[in-house]
Amino acid sequence: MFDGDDQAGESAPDERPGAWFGADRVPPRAAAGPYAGIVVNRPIDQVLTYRCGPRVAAAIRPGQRVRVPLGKGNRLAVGYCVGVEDAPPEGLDPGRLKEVAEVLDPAPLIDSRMLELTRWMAEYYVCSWGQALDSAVPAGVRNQAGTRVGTFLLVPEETRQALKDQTLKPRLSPKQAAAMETLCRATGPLTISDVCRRAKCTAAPILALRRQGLIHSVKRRVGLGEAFGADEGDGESDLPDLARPPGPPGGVGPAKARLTLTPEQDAVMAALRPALAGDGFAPFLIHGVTGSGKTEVYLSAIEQVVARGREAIVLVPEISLTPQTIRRFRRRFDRVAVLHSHLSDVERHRHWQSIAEGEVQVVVGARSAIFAPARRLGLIVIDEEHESTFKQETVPRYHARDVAVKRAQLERVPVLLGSATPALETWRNADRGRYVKLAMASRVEGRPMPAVDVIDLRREKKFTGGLSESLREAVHRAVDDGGQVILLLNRRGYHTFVICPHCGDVVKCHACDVAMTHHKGRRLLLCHTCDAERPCPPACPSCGKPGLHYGGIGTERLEKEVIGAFPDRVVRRMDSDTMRRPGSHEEVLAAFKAGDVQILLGTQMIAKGLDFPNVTLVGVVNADTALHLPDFRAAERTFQLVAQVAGRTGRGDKPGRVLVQTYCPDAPAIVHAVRHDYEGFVAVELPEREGHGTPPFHRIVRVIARGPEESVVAKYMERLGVELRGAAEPSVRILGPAPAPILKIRNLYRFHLQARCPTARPLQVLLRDVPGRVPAPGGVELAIDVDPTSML
Ligand SMILES: Nc1ncnc2c1ncn2[C@@H]1O[C@H](COP(=O)(O)OP(=O)(O)OP(=O)(O)O)[C@@H](O)[C@H]1O
Ligand SMILES: [Zn+2]
Repeated sequence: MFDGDDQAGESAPDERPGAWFGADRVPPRAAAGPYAGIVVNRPIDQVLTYRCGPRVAAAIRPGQRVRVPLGKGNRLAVGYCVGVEDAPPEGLDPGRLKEVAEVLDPAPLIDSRMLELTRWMAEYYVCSWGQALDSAVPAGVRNQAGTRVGTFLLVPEETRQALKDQTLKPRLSPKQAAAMETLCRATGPLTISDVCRRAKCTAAPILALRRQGLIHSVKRRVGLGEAFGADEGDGESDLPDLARPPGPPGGVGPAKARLTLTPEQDAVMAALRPALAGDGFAPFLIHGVTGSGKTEVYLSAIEQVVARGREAIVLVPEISLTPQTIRRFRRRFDRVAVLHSHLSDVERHRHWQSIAEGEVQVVVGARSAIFAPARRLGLIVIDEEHESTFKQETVPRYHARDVAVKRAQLERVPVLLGSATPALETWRNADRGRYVKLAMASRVEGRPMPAVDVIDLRREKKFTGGLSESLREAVHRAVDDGGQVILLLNRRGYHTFVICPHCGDVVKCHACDVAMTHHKGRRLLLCHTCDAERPCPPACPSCGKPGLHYGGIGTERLEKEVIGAFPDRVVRRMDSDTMRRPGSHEEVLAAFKAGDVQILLGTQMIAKGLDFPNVTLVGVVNADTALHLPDFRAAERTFQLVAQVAGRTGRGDKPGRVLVQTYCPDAPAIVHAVRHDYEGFVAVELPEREGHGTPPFHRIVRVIARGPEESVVAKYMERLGVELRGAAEPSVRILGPAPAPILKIRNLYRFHLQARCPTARPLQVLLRDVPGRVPAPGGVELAIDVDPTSML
């Protein structure tokens, strides 16, 4: 609802809310109006109505940004125009309406379909339309990064005519004539200094021409490849991630990169083809085991739509934006835009522009790429659709997969959701016939799935570090045979906790209710929640006695152990501590691919998407890290992680093997991951979920309040809980409020409650209505999370 915005509820009587639903209609303008519907990036629920003066009226269109006076103080705020009408919405007195101050964009930033998509987001995720719009348009586009306002010279038509008639030339000095000629020849706008440089003159003759009215100057915003005097080509910059310069639309890349499809891939393509050739919404779930060749299917599908002159958007988890993935797309298509998180604002703006201008065939990117302004969209693909990184954890808290399905519906195009371990929500949607389910049950070229064995840590004697004896031996054998090894441990740091043996207290972050992790190399204790650091204390912070005990194992400690056990092998660690520098991720993967690294260990970063044929062993050092979290998806996450990392082996000619260390060998998530049995897991997990009233059977909206005073937050949530219970339909169940599993983060105390219902609508209506009636005390913030993925 609001995230640190102190302007909440500021709307004054004069910005009138009204019914603005004709976003894509631009009616003819009458003298009295027009009236614009404006939304702002604030938690203001409604579309506000403003009058347009003649200058604004001439320029304003839906999808443009404007500056409007807001609130009692009439402070200017940036908003989006979502509609223009001749008459104000019924019941509003035109005389009392404020005026739009200024139109900011020369052309609409977003088209009517994006307006519709963001309006849906606002309703679905219980935020304001302006907040949804602001997240859809990258900051680099909003602030027009890479462009600048300059004063440019223009040659009016009369002057050009006079030059043609030869009446003017004799009246000009040689310098003036040279300047004039430069200006007339230029294909783009020139500044005074451009002309000086090219005509090799000073500013004086140019200013003289302007004084005589022979040339005019105008202020304009330029940049982003709009060349400053395009005839000389300066000011031009290439698109860093657009592989090749634009060619004619419709062309596809070299066919040599294409593989002959396996029978299973062929069958999937046959099922997709009518949808790819059609003009309708068609959602598919491609459930293909790891290494079954899903990416090859995406590429073939994209080829079909690109051949029709359409564009495709491919969403992948950020971590999968590896050179390996990108190369596969670039080999097949001429014009690929890659939207990753390291882009500068200027690069992002440039990509947006070239996508909007139809210069791009395929957009590959993480979550926010779903808003790419492709105008002739033909297909959306979501790879690893089960990944929780598709969910945004700030307002608007959207899930890119679900926004993708909505966008596909609005634009009437097919959408492919692909995974070896689909989210249970997706699986159930497919079961209920909302998505067409297509299966690929075997790996390409008849490769077997790797054999998976469990190591029951309860029976391992003398087990102190990360590797049991059996796992250590298996690593030995694998590297001795010339294979490579991946070791997964989903915890970073050296020791994972520090405890006092006298009083039993765990050393916690000062600001968070979280145990600190020992990072030995940096000689620090770190909070993984707020990134606070502090030196290792000499004595227990609670009781003051010395002799703190350091325990638990993270990747840093595992690395030390592995290097000790395999001194003549090259070992590399991949986690967010070692991969801080942009490009370090690629570097390690390239070394691993080249065979220069024999053992790669790390967090979930190494569990996904990698395709290295020489990996013959995967070791899961501790399969239980996520199993006991207070989260209804704990089992699902564990299953996914083990199944995905197991999928990294046996992808070449050599067979692969997986060893899973666990204290819970009988947990269904582990039992079924070991058997590569997704449906077996689902058969156990779904009834559990149904019994507990959790997704995919019930929808959840999580409401979290946080504030500096624990009792104030608690009391507020009690009141909100009472109000919600009073207003809820019978089908809605309210659970809580209760302290959140992590009670304190960054010195803010957190309480939450859940609203559950078999369908989402009653929850959304309830949460849009009620919180406004229970004003939050000062300093307390409320967050509404629809379909939450984090429960902590
Ligand atoms: N038709 C084919 N013929 C030969 N090799 C293929 C074919 N299709 C895919 N491959 C190869 O098989 C390997 C696995 O394919 P791909 O990466 O597409 O699988 P995936 O299902 O996306 O895997 P994961 O879900 O595990 O990431 C790749 O090396 C790919 O080049
Ligand atoms: Zn902290």
